[in-house]
Amino acid sequence: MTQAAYKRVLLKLSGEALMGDDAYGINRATIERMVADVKEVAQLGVELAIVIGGGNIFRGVAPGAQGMDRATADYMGMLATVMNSLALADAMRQQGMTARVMSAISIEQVVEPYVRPKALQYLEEGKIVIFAAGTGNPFFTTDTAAALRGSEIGAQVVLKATKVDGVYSADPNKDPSATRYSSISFDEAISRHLQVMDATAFALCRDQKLPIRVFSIVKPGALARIVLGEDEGTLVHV
Ligand SMILES: Nc1ncnc2c1ncn2[C@@H]1O[C@H](COP(=O)(O)OP(=O)(O)OP(=O)(O)O)[C@@H](O)[C@H]1O
Ligand SMILES: O=c1ccn([C@@H]2O[C@H](COP(=O)(O)O)[C@@H](O)[C@H]2O)c(=O)[nH]1
Repeated sequence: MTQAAYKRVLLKLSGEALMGDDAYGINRATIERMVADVKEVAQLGVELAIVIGGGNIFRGVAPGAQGMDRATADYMGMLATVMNSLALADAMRQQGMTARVMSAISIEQVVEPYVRPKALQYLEEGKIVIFAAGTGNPFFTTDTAAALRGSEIGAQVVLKATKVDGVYSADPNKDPSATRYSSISFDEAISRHLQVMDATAFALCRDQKLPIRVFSIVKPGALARIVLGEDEGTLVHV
């Protein structure tokens, strides 16, 4: 059997990437392909925890949220991640995997609450744990939730799966002359204000010495290549 480079990872899945080519929402073929990528890695025996963003749903409600109280809008964003988490867990079930959704916001009729020892138990049992509702607090992002949960569960790496294939000198969707880093330190990413992740997430991972690898979820086989130790995307390190 091929040997994985990591025992436990925190995978941050982009909510926006779930839209595929649609304007918002969840594209069926896209979620099935993402889950197939996750399955490939789970079959290597890697313990997998996942945080998923909410941009695909939040984008759809954003015009109506204009002028809203920030904290209220943020709670709506967190609820969007719960919807994505449920969809992801169900798509995993359909592909024969066992996933548990744990929410940072109490909605016990829908999903169980986040309890760290329980999450660790699920991971040790080989179940995939999906952390929903971000950090449970407004004014944060799911990237910060990934840094936080990754630190709490003792993940060896945070894998940020997004629509771009790494960290660039500027947003590659806005600046065609931007160049990709194969690796960059946390301090440099923060001081250069690189917007691929928020500074809170970078700072938390830096302080916990938890590396981040940013890669494209659209690129076939990228997740498996990273887990097998190949150099893919951008490594953000101490
Ligand atoms: N320096 C940069 N390098 C790479 N991408 C960048 C950079 N600056 C900005 N970006 C943008 O950041 C985006 C990825 O981060 P973003 O938080 O927006 O998405 P996500 O976390 O993947 O989505 P979601 O919030 O739905 O989970 C990229 O699509 C890219 O356009
Ligand atoms: O800890 C958190 C996480 C998220 N939010 C809100 O949810 C949306 C969607 O998350 P993304 O990371 O952008 O995908 C985010 O814009 C926040 O409004 C939050 O408040 N706290």
